[in-house]
Amino acid sequence: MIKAILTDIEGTITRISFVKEVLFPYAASHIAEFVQDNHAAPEVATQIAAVKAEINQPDASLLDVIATLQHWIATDQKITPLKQLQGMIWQQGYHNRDFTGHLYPDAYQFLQQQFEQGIVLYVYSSGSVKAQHLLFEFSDYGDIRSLFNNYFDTLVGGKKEPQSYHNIVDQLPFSAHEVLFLSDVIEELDAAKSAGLKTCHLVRDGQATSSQHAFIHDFNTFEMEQYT
Ligand SMILES: CSCCC(=O)C(=O)COP(=O)(O)O
Ligand SMILES: [Mg+2]
Repeated sequence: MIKAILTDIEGTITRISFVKEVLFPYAASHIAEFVQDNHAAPEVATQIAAVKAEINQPDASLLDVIATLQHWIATDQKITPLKQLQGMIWQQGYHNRDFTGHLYPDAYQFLQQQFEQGIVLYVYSSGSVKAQHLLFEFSDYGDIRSLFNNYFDTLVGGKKEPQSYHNIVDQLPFSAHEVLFLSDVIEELDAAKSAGLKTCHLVRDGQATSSQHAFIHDFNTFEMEQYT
């Protein structure tokens, strides 16, 4: 029996274009100024050091680091220091009301219904926990952070690695088979399934289907009985 849902964000409950056409360009246009202005702040300095370690260049200049981050944004790389810095930059955009956190209406309704039925909700996204909090605090539906019990990002590991799902389940009061993972990415679903989680593939906006996982096009046709 499913007792908890672990949901991806982009492509599952949030439109891909919100991330790719609003959030990523915002980070790309602010990252140079943000890193230059804040490089001495401890939380930023930690991420700059992590970028240098990732590219194996301990003596890289600040400009090299910024160029690397710009390249990672342009190529949508889910590398932890980039994701952590993006969260810090988006804070300004949400606070200025430059944008609100997009949620598909069916996803919002679904999350609310599951919460009301006692299903415990968790989030697992490549976006940092800070970025997740911001999206839900400044969502199209207001502050909905209270729907979620906990949030996970790439600090537990990459989303295509089975070990990441073991790491998450180890922190939950549930067994893997009691947790349903929702995602639009087949490799993430494969990884979760091999860690023992139940899976549901969100096939939105004409993306490819998969034979390995139950799939739905939106939450209007979701049936919990399918996963018990
Ligand atoms: C928390 S919103 C930003 C999402 C993001 O940065 C990203 O890379 C999307 O990853 P996801 O795992 O949600 O598909
Ligand atoms: Mg996704």
